[in-house]
Amino acid sequence: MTAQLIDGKKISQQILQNLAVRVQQRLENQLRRPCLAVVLVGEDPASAVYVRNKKRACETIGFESRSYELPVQTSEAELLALIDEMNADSGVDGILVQLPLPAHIDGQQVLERIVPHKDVDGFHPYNLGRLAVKMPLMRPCTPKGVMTLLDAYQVEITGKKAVVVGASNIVGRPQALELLLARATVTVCHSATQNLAQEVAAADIIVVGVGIPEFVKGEWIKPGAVVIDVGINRLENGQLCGDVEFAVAKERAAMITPVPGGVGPMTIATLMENTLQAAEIHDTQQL
Ligand SMILES: Nc1nc(=O)c2c([nH]1)NC[C@@H]1CN(c3ccc(C(=O)N[C@@H](CCC(=O)O)C(=O)O)cc3)C=[N+]21
Ligand SMILES: [Mg+2]
Repeated sequence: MTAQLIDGKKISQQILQNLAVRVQQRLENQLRRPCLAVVLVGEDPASAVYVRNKKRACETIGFESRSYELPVQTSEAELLALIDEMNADSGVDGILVQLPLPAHIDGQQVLERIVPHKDVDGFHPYNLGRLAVKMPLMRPCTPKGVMTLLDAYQVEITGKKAVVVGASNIVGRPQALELLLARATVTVCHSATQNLAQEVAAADIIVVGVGIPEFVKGEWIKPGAVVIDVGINRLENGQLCGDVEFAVAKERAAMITPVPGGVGPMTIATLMENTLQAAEIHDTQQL
């Protein structure tokens, strides 16, 4: 059996087209274009590419975007002051501070400074807490994008055994909360997990986000499982590869996401969805 490929590129384009229509409807109704502010500190080349892609997505669908490219020596106080300004600016709907930040800046302090209704990444503890108590507001983009993909491919979640490999604040933990909200039986595996292979082998749905090329072996996958690979690793030869041993896994899985073209484009499309949601909150609250 060879798995069906889950086409994140295609689904993300459908989402963006839908958002573009909704922007036009806003304009017809005398509402503003949604505005996303993106902050990049320093000159990490990968971050610069991601930030450019986010700005391009904004242009494609008619969002306004503002970008702040700050020198690497920017102090935490300066960054916090910029966030205070954007929090207070009624022209800004969503604020995204690109991670990772330079080592001299406390990233958690910065994320917590963003007012929760402009936190389009969904990384503020308020938003993670809302998800934990089954009342999500802004939902972290990558895990929400994964749920959109599962829905688009009509993958049944309720009552299924889902295994999340990786317990990071931006992927694994919120992914586990999303799957739990959808009523899966959820297991979270991390670096202290014993018998990882056995845990993965029990899963109907596997989501992997650890940042290690081909960390999850194809042989571990239960035949017929659905495999979602959140990893994006650039190899020495310049190729991108995921956290799952794709060539082997695709011969066992029922469905699998490729890298690239799987979860990555969904993260950006979901960021745009969250920015429109933030604009809609601002419409009603006059914030
Ligand atoms: N505050 C913050 N929010 C983020 O959402 C955030 C971040 N910081 N820091 C970095 C990570 C990474 N990330 C990606 C988004 C899209 C692709 C993407 O579109 N990937 C393409 C390939 C892109 C390529 O060729 O490199 C794909 O998988 O097909 C990848 C990675 C968002 N991140
Ligand atoms: Mg991908």
